[in-house]
Amino acid sequence: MATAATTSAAAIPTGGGGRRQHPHPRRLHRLRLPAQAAAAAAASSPSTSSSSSSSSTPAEGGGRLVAELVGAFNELTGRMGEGLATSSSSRLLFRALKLALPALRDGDGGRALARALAIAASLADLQMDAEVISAGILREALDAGAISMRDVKSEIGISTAHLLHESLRLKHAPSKLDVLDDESASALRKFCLSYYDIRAVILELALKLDMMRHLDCLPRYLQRIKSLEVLKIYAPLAHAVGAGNLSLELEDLSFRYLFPHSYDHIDQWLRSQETENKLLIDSYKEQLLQALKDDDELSQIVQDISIQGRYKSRFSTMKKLVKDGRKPEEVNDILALRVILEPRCDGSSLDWGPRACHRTHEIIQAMWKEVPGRTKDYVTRPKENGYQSLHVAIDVSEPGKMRPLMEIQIRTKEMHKFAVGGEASHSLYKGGLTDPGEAKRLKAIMLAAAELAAMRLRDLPASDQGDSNCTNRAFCQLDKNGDGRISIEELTEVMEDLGAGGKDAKELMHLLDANSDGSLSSDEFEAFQRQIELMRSLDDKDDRYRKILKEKLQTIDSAGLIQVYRKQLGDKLLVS
Ligand SMILES: Nc1nc2c(ncn2[C@@H]2O[C@H](COP(=O)(O)OP(=O)(O)OP(=O)(O)O)[C@@H](O)[C@H]2O)c(=O)[nH]1
Ligand SMILES: Nc1ncnc2c1ncn2[C@@H]1O[C@H](COP(=O)(O)OP(=O)(O)OP(=O)(O)O)[C@@H](O)[C@H]1O
Ligand SMILES: [Ca+2]
Ligand SMILES: [Ca+2]
Repeated sequence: MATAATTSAAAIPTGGGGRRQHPHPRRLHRLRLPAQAAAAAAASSPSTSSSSSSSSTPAEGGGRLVAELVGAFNELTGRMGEGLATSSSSRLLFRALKLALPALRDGDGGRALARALAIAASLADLQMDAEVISAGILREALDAGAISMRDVKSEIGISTAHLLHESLRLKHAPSKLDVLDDESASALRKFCLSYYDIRAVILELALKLDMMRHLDCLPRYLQRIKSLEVLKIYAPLAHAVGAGNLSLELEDLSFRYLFPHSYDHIDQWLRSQETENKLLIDSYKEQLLQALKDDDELSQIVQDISIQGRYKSRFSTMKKLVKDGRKPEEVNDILALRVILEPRCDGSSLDWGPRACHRTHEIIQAMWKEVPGRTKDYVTRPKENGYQSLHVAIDVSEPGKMRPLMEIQIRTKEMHKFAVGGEASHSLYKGGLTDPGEAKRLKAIMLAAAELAAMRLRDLPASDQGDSNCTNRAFCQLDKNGDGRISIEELTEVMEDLGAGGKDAKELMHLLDANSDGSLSSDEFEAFQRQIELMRSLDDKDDRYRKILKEKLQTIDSAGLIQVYRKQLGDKLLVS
């Protein structure tokens, strides 16, 4: 099924410039420098400004590249799910990083590499396979013309090239629309879901998320065009493919740029109580879980209980306000819990589900104040679309402390599955896909694509390069012959791939080879990895401080010191 969504190899264009052959090692912006290499570089190079590329030592350039490669590889494999970071996946990811790093290191003032790695991290967090993550890294280099599709085909593999080809076709899809009205946006969403490899759609979504997170750099009119596109097409698309959190972030970011004043209004209101309310949600969740587990009747009829909590998003709150002119404090699902019960199968044909839901309701009534008239029992009387769940609202205010109501949804695992993926699915309910047949087809495509990816990336037998029981993935990628040591030849090979020379490899070996036996043991390599980790964490802190400073400067700017003065002056004029 998914093969219908992919194209033949012959159709893949080889556009973009040819790959630079071993570019001269130059300084990498944002590159994390291992401490020893940093010390060596500092000793030999008095200038540390980023424009001093010509004064950087070979060890600095080469050492930094290997450090960046290993650091990025470790971070991404760490974020990937246990089952996903297999040895063939590791090899693929390592090759993609090796191809992309030298191509991206100087692009867009150093931003290109950071962007590629951020996109890869989002894809790893979404539990995408190594092929999608690799395509995310390579897409940036392809867009910049630093590598070509032919490079991807020959150095990474045909299926990653296919995926990239799909994602490039998808990139241009919205520009085919003349008018971005609801109807054409919905048609485009359906088109994307039924025609393209679903993994290319997810890659596109991760790219959009990164774009939205950095929209400040664009002029105002472009911010609005991009936000509208994201709100109409990509956020619902993310919802439809089950990437709920990504969809919420895309919606909130678009909302912020499209309607800054209403966004600020809602944001301030939600933010003013966010920390307290999130703690409250956690505490109610714990109390309820304990009470349900302690109940004898419930224990007899259910085998598992789980509770999810959520604080409502900015955009979803805004929609409630405009729907019927409610005030924020009248939105009754700002604080929300959902109880999911798994009834026991005792061999009889009795369905314990409805009783379990009602017993849970009774326990809640005994614990907290239920708001009369707000209870909806879709368990006894399902909605027309088949949706089943029991909803109650409870009053969590305390004397002198008014709070929004808390919604609690109670359902069985089966009812939940139907609400998420069936004909009453949340995608249909909110995602703008109105045709149940479409949703079923989408699910089938997703499953088939995931199966194909798993087949391609399935671990080869243990004899394959002997790294199937490898404990340090990065070490195994560098130790090509699997003899348990990284030789100078192995280090030279990877450094040459990264664009640095053999001399750099010798100097790096000299720095890291603590017992001077001419090769790196796994212990010596682990010491190097610890230094990389340390430098990366320092770098992240730097980034965080830079961001806080930028936000502070912006607040002053947008609150407008001039406006503050003007208001004070205005007040004075009124008084006199
Ligand atoms: N997946 C799915 N969820 C639904 C459906 N209907 C309701 N829900 C969920 O239940 C919540 C509350 O729905 P109702 O109890 O019907 O309340 P309502 O009248 O829409 O309530 P408010 O508009 O929140 O005042 C919604 O916010 C959804 O989270 C449905 O058909 N499918
Ligand atoms: N009571 C709840 N407990 C836990 N999660 C919930 C609850 N209600 C909704 N969610 C989840 O929160 C996410 C965001 O949903 P959102 O608040 O935007 O919509 P909604 O509450 O389902 O619909 P509506 O805006 O119509 O009330 C979705 O994944 C949804 O399933
Ligand atoms: Ca709701
Ligand atoms: Ca070796």
